[in-house]
Amino acid sequence: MEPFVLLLVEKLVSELSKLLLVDVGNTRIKFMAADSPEIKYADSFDSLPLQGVNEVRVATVSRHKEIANWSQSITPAVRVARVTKCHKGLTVAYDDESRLGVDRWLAMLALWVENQKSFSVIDLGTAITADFVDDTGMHLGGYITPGYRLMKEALGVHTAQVGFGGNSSRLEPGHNTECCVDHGINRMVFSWLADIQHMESEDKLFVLTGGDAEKALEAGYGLDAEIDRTLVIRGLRYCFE
Ligand SMILES: Nc1ncnc2c1ncn2[C@@H]1O[C@H](COP(=O)(O)OP(=O)(O)O)[C@@H](O)[C@H]1O
Ligand SMILES: CC(C)(COP(=O)(O)O)[C@@H](O)C(=O)NCCC(=O)O
Ligand SMILES: [K+]
Repeated sequence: MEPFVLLLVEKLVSELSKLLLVDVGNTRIKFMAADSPEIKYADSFDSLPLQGVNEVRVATVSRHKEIANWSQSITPAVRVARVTKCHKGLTVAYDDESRLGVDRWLAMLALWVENQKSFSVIDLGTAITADFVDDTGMHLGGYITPGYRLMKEALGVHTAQVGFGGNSSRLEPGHNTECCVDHGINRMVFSWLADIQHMESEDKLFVLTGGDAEKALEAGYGLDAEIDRTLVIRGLRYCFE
């Protein structure tokens, strides 16, 4: 490689390494240094690694105030992502785009910018969301349902005799309460995913992300999807450009 190209690459890498990308979900804080493909987890804002970082980019759906306070106490600049109706060729379906979860938008943005073709993206986090984008970058809308944990907790809170300690990814009828709950919820999510996949054309990208993506695919019995854990965080690379 020519020396000036090497210098350029080094400069780019060092610029990127000063960026910290943070996804503040309803359950967990995930982060990634922009020069590393690895997703990591933090218990609080104060435990995020800020050494050498000159800009923090944050996605949050509900903790704006906390983040504003935290940003006052640290040296790097903090930029909080906001949904934009049309950005980089991706057009949001909501009339009021400010109501769309920024995590959903960032996942779509990453897939759209990197592939420029139609896709379905499912985020299996605290909630489960699905979003659909066509070949022109038009968002066709989506779905929001409770996630695995919320479904189990709802049963636990609203019924006296239903234990919900299990944690398998199996689908067959259960032979005890925990397995009936566990497998029942697995089956609901699986059938929902299979139904969504069925309504889409075969050559369309079908991507799962979020903390329960592996579980959904394990239980998948042939579900044809790929898992991409860093989608929301990667979207933070494109949303301010
Ligand atoms: N170590 C873990 N801590 C918390 N949740 C986990 C863990 N491993 C798997 N999960 C599952 O992942 C879900 C959270 O996924 P995640 O994508 O981090 O959510 P969010 O973006 O809403 O914070 C939980 O509801 C739970 O079912
Ligand atoms: C639907 C969500 C709760 C999902 O959050 P998550 O499970 O990723 O923490 C979040 O994207 C949200 O609060 N959205 C706002 C409502 C909407 O997207 O229409
Ligand atoms: K989600």
